[in-house]
Amino acid sequence: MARVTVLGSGAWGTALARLALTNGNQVQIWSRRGPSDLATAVADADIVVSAISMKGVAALAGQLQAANLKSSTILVTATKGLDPETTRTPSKIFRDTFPDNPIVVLSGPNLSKEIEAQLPAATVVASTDVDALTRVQQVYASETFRIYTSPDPVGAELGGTLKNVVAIAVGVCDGLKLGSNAKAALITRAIPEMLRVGVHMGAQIETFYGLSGLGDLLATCDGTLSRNYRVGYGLAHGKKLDQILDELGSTAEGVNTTHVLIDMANREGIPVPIARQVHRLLRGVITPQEAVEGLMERELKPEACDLNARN
Ligand SMILES: NC(=O)C1=CN([C@@H]2O[C@H](COP(=O)(O)OP(=O)(O)OC[C@H]3O[C@@H](n4cnc5c(N)ncnc54)[C@H](OP(=O)(O)O)[C@@H]3O)[C@@H](O)[C@H]2O)C=CC1
Ligand SMILES: O=C(CO)COP(=O)(O)O
Repeated sequence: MARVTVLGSGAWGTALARLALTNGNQVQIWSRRGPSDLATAVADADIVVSAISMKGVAALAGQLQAANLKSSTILVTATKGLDPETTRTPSKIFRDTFPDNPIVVLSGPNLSKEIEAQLPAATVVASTDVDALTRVQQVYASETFRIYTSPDPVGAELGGTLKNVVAIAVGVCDGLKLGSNAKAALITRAIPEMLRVGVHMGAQIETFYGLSGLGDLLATCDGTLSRNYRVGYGLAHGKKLDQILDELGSTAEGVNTTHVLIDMANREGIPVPIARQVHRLLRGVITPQEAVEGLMERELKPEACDLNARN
């Protein structure tokens, strides 16, 4: 049994709290709008699980620091995004803020509605701290939630983060009714793009072929349970981005991730053609049809690609 505090009472925080509770752990949820103050909520926790949107992570890390989080507390991050100011992943933000705490990433094909319905699912917990990995695995593993471990936290969270950009593109593809061939090509060609960014940011390539990479890419590109997919689908139907996000009423991290990713790709010369079309589409400078043309009309090239290629 562990004392677990989940930060964030959105769809994913609630599901992660319920999973830990069902396994017999002592669980509380903290939310910025809730009655409990952060310092009290984390004071006795063995494990703090952060499941808030990316836009709040850097500030939350600062608040946790001010709350004097114990150095033995395991920090688990379940957010899938990149910091707009620094391009850091959440685990990097927590690592920089809490150099002595064990940091664990939890990421996988985990659409919260299916988890809440107790359908079978698997995920990855990733850390360089083996004891922390074992502890988090024990807290979450159940008959319906299978937990694998990985030594590559950055790779695990980048898989979950970058696939959101692809899910927007696939939503456009389905919204335009471009067919199964187009969708397969899009998802497959997104993989080297994700790998290039991953390698640049220090991830291990094999992690992208596991649950937190390919697994999450497939789950999120499968259809309307994904909010990022719904963003693309709505754009293909001529809706404005603001209207789509209003209707979603919850987080679609792929929008922010696309902007951060393109800033980084421009700075570092990383070729990301699919993300680039998504970026233009999100900014409203091209139509969905023009995004498709932009991808199809590029120069012809071999399939095998250099993961260290620069523009
Ligand atoms: N839902 C899913 O299936 C999965 C989601 N994720 C990831 O988990 C993260 C959260 O997603 P999800 O729960 O679905 O999103 P929701 O939109 O349902 O909830 C977002 C949560 O983040 C909180 N939040 C937002 N901004 C801040 C801030 N500035 N400071 C503190 N808290 C903040 C919200 O608080 P408030 O309610 O007060 O606004 C809310 O609790 C995302 O990165 C997502 O990609 C990962 C796997 C699965
Ligand atoms: O990350 C997720 C599933 O693993 C959730 O995807 P969406 O944020 O697109 O709904």
